[in-house]
Parts: sequence; C-alpha cells; structure tokens
Amino acid sequence: MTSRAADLWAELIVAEKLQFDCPSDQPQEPNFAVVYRRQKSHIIPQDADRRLSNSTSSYENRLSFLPVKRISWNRSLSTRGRTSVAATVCAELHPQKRKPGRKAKPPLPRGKKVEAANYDKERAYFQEVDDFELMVESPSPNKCATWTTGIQTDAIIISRLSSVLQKWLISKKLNHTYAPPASLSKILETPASRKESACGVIYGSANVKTPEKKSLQVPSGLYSTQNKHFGSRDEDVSGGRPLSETGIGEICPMDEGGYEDIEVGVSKLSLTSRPSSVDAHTWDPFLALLAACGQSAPLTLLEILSKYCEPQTIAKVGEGTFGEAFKVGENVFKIVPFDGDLRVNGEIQKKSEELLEEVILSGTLNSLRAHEGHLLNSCSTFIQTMDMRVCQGHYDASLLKAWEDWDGKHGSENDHPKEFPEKQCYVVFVQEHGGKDLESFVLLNFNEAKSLLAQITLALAVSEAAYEFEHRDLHWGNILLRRKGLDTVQFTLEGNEIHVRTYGLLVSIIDFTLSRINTGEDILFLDLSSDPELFEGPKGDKQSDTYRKMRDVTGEFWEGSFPKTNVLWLQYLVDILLLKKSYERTSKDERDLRSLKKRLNSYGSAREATSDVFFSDLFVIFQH
Ligand SMILES: Nc1ncnc2c1ncn2[C@@H]1O[C@H](COP(=O)(O)OP(=O)(O)OP(=O)(O)O)[C@@H](O)[C@H]1O
Repeated sequence: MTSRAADLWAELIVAEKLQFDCPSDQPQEPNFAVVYRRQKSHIIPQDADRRLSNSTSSYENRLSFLPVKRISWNRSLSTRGRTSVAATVCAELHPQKRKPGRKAKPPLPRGKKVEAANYDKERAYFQEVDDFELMVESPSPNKCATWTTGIQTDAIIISRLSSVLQKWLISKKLNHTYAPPASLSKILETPASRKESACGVIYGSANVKTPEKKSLQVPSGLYSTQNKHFGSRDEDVSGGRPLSETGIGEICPMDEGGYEDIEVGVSKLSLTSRPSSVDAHTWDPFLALLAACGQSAPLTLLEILSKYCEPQTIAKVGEGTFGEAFKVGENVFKIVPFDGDLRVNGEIQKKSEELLEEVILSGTLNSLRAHEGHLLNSCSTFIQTMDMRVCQGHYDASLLKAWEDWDGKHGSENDHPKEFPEKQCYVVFVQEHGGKDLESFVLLNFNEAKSLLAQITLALAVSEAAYEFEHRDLHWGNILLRRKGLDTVQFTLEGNEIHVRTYGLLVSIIDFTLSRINTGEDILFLDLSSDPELFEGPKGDKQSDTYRKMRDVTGEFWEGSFPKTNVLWLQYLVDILLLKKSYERTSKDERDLRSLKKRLNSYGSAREATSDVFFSDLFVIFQH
C-alpha cells in the first residue's frame, strides 16, 4: 500500500471511529464497504504461556483436554491485511517483535475530536486499494479460538473427551492399515449398508438434529465415502510405533475388529467408569490427531511433499496467519504449525485438539462429495481435502525457497519459516487447488456473479441439510474461484438432483474455522462470544455488520443451529457483488440483486433461499 493510501486510511478510520462513537450525530452509512480483518490481540495471559511451554517439549506429559474455556482465545482472531480496520487497540505485551515491513494497520485513534466522515476520501482510498494488486491471504478473521462442543463443566469435558475418542476410534477403523476391516468390508458390500449411507444418521438429510447427543453409531456413510479419500494409508502407518504401545492403545487395542470393539472402547470412557482426572491425563490429543490422520508417527515434510511432486517445482500460493499455502503438483498444501513454543506470526500456535477438530470437520465436509451418486445430500463446492498428515521437523528447503520467492514478489506478512525448530509439528492439509479468492478474482459479467451466488447458496443448503452446517465466516477471502469448461455443476439436495449453470465458473468454499457443524455425534462450533473484537468492526462495513447480525440471530448461543447465519452471508455476498466488484452488468441486473437481498430477509436458511426466483433460470432440477 502506498503512503498516500496509508494517510487516507488514517483519516478514514478517524472518521469511522467518530461515526461509530456518535451514531446519532452521523447516522449516514458509508457508501463503500470496508473489509474488516480482526486485529491480533497481543495480550497473552501468563497462564497460556506456561501451559504452552509445558506441553511442547514432550508428548508424554501433554495435558489432555485443556479446560475448555481456553486462554487460547486471547491469542485472538487476527486482523491483518491491507484493508483491515483496527477496531480496538490491545496492549502490546508479547515479546516477539513484528517483522519489519509487515503491513500493519494504523492504530485506531482514540479520544480525538475530528470532522465527520468524508466519503470522497473513502472512495479515493478504496480506489487506490483496489488498484493495488491483491496477492496476499484472504481477509480471514483468524482463528485461534478453541473448538468447543459444550458447556464448560467437568462433566461436559469428560463427555467431550469421550466423544472425541469415539471419533478417534472411528478414524482408526477407517484406516485400512491399522485394522483391515474385513468384517466391515462385508458390511459395506451389502445393499443395506449402502442404503444406510445414503440416508444415514451422519450423512442423511433431516436426520441430524441439534439437541440429540447420540450414542455411538458407526457411520456407514463415513466408511463408504471417507475411505475413498483417506483410504490409501501407507508405510508410515504400519511401520511406526503401534498405538497399542501408547495410552490410547490401552483403551482400544489395535487389532482387528468390527463395530463391537469401537463400542467397547467407548464404553470404557463412560462417566461412571473413569474419573475426570484419569481421563484428563490418559487422553493425548496429539496421538488422537495422528490416528485421525492414519499415522502412528509424524512424517517429515519432505516425505509427504515428494509423494506429490518434485520438490523443486513447489510454489507458494497464499498465506494466512496460521497457515502457509503451497502449490505442490496439482494440489495445494496448507501447512499449519501446532503445539510449538515459537510464536508464529505473533500468534500462539494452535493446539493438537484444535487441529483434530479441523481434521474431523474437513473430513466430514469431504464426505458430501458423491462419488457413487448415492447420497441424499451432496456437492463438491467445499474444498476437497485429499489427505491430512502430521509432520515434524524443520521446514523443508524446497518450501523455504518457495516462501522466499513469494516474499520477494509479494512481500509476506508472515514470519520466515526457517525459524521452525526440529521438533516443530505441522498438520498438512492436502487440498484441491481452488483458484483465486473472490477478492482478487476478476468477474467478467452478471452471469458469472449469478452463478457464484447460486453455487454458494446450494452448497450451504446441502450442508445445512446434511449437517446443520453454518459457515459463519463466508467473506470474499474464503470463496475461491476458477474457470473450468463445465456447463453445469451438480448438487443433490434432499434427494433431488440439481444442476447449476456455471457460465464456466467453479466455486470452492474454504476456511471452516468459525463454522458450526453437527456431525451426528458432536456439535463442533466456536464460541464467538469469547472474541468480542469480532463484533467491534466499523459500522457500515458489511463484513463487520454480518458478524453483529449473526450475534443477534444466535443470541450468542453459538452452539445452536441458526441456518439464518448462512442467509446473512448470502446478503453480504450480494452487497459485495454490488459494491465491491466490477463486471459487466445493467441497471436491471443491479435491481435484481437488490431485490434478492431484500427477499433474503424473509428466508430462514440457505435451503429456503434456493427457492428464490433469482435462481430459477440457473437451476435444472431432476426429481427422484
Ligand atoms: N485449496 C486452496 N487452493 C488455492 N488457494 C488456497 C487454498 N487454500 C488456501 N489457499 C490460499 O491460501 C490463503 C490462506 O489460506 P487460509 O485462509 O485457509 O489459511 P488460514 O491460515 O486459515 O488463514 P487465516 O487463518 O488467516 O484465515 C487463502 O486465502 C488462499 O489464497
């Protein structure tokens, strides 16, 4: 960003602040949306530091589930990037210096009387900003917070522990190498199990209901779909230390078995049989994460990289606060360090259990891909995760080179990864390459804009039907676009096949950090109330307003199912398409968009929104 833009920026945020503080004086809303990214919080409670350093040196004494009201929230949802607005100023307590030249936001001036907002300046600012090539990461409010699944009491922690272990046990069963599922294969071959996977509890449409905490059900859908993505486990799994030598192995032996031994394993975790203190010290989320990735020991980064391409061909494609994204062969590797002492980009690293949840969530959304066309609800709009692996060691030389090349061209906001020590662990998400984010993608015409909205609306509708899914952070950095010569893309919603005209545009949704999902066993969600900054963005900024509207809709009961939040993000997207993106369109097209936005007010879910007339000429429906 040029210094002129920075100056304009400083003036703008003063004006914004004044307007925010004195809404009655200046009720008028700005004409241009500001993209709000959350600011890094620099308040690191001593407690958090202590816990972190305790947990990283050895895996043996790792605390199991941290108290769910976690300090990690305070590492906070970061605000980064060019167009960010700093809504609050946090005390700078953490010792790590910011990388010189990092594009930090100007602080929000406080207590200073200034003139009211001048929108000509704002317009000029955004003009300048838009001219600046958009290369860096999505404006994602950065994660941090802890995934949580319930009210923060000991009993709930135990129950959560048990339920995550259920998932671990299931994951283990998913893995051919761990436990060749001979009996399972037979079950899968039967028509009954296929039918169950189509209408099953986990992947069925209306079967997932929030309040029910189901007893363990072996998700045949999980086997029949996820096996296809994660089925090819390899040498490292069988060759490594068997989990039966670990604490987890004692809970559920590693040898063969069908559903029974999963149930036996889980039953051993019942509240009556195990005091919470025992659970807290025998459960090791790192081992569970390994198991969920089908491993018994971490790989090196080079091992996984070299399976996908010649390491010299790797190029960096993007960055977030916690993840670096590299193009590796045809795929994108998102590499997220975790559990280490070293601050990454000023943030405390994520913990194993957070990554475990993310792994589960990615796997669950993956299962919406209908490989055999037998799912009641399916779509391919959520980014495909091909593999997820735990790695350990220094950053590989090929990645360092790619990182430096990108830094030279674009100027990274992240710390140089050469700092990672030998003990550093990472989760590598191997994903399909989803293209460019909406922020930087150049839309050509109104048809593309319509198809974008249609694909997102249907994907949300499908995921609502399957998992009560709410993305809760669907800003323009989390929508990837690419052009592909497909006329239509297929969705299945409650058994109905719907083909959406693409006009050559294919949409992928990424970043499920704030998302809420009901897997049928657990409700995974983030307690956004723990991050008040999220709701303090400038008034009139569409993204910030959307967080506040979500808060109103949910009444801060973030665990609950409120599909309306998906509708709020659809309205945000309409605004973005009207206000922030330029493409060939008529005034009638704009009127249509505005009418859609208005009608969206009356829809309670993306599912309902699919019936809107706006989409009628884009959908071709086949009823079964
Ligand atoms: N599958 C993908 N295909 C193409 N680009 C991707 C993919 N995944 C991530 N990227 C790129 O990397 C950037 C960072 O990814 P992502 O937002 O998932 O990381 P993150 O660490 O979760 O970010 P943050 O925490 O800051 O939101 C994205 O904005 C995008 O440009």
